[in-house]
Amino acid sequence: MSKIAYFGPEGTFTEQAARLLAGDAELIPVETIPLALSAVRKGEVDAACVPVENSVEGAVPATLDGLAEQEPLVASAEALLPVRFSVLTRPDAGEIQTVASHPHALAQVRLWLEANLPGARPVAASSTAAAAVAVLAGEFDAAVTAPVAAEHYPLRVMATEVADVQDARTRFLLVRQPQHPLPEPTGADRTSIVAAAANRTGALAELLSELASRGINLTRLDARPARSNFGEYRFFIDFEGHIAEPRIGDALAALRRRCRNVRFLGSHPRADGVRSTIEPSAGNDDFVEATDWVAAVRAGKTA
Ligand SMILES: O=C(O)C(=O)Cc1ccccc1
Repeated sequence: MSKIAYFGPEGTFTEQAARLLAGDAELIPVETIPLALSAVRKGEVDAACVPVENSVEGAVPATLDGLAEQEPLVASAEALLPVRFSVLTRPDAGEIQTVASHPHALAQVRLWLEANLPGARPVAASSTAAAAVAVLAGEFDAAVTAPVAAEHYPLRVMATEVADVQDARTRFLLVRQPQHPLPEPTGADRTSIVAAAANRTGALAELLSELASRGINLTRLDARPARSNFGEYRFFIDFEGHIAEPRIGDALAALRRRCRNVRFLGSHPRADGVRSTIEPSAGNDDFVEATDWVAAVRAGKTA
C-alpha cells in the first residue's frame, strides 16, 4: 500500500485534503510542512499532502520555500477545500484568555474573535490540530480548528462555521519525486514553476511575456525572497495548461532559455475543473502546424 505523509497532527484541514487525494493509501501525520516534504525526498513515503494557498491569506510560505529549495519535487494533484472553522475548548474551561491556531486560521477569524472573545490573546501554533492538542494539554484555553478536529480530540465545541470571509478556500498539493509519471492532460490543468529572475530591469516582465505571447493565462503569481541575497526574489508562477501540451512545452522551453534558474513544480488537473482558455492562433494544433511547417521547409518540401 502506498504511503502519504500529510501536514498533521490528525485533524488538520490538510488531513481532509489528503483523504480526498489518497485513494487507498496509508496516511501518516507529520508535524511540519518541511518534514512532510523531506519524507518524500528520503523515499520514506510516496507522496506528501501540503497546503499551498488560501483565498484570504495567500501563499503558504513553508510550502513555497520547501518546493523551491533542496531536491526537486513535483505536484501531481490538488484539492480545494472550503475553510470554515470550529472553536474548541476543554469541557471544564473557565474564562478564555488564550486562543491558539495556525496563523492562517487566526487571520481568518480575527473579527469573530474580536466580537465573541474580545479579551482573548491569539497564539500561533504549528497547525490547527496542534492547537487542539495544546488546549487538551492545558497550554491554551481555546483552539481554532478544522471541523474534523472535534472527532479526534475530546474537546467541547464552542462554535462552528466560524469565518470572517464566507467562501474562503485553501488549495492543497500532493507532491512526489519527479520520476513519478505525470498525470495525463485533461484540458483543465494547472502548471507551476518557480523562477529566480535576474536582478535587472524587465527580467520578470520578460518571463511573463513568454506566457502572454502564447496566450497562456496565469492563475497565480507570488514573490518570495530568495533568502540568499537581500533584495533577490523567486517568482512562483502558476498558469493554465499541462507540460504535455505543445503550447505549454514551447512556453516552458522559452522560460528556460531566458532563465537557467527555473524549476518545474508540476502539471495536474485543476480541482475546480476550469478549462484552459485558448486564444486565437495559440492552440496546440497551431503550435504543431507551425513546427511541422518549419520542418517541411527545412526538408525542402514546402516554402
Ligand atoms: O493547520 C491546518 O489545519 C492546516 O491544514 C493548514 C491550514 C490552516 C488554516 C487554513 C487552512 C489550512
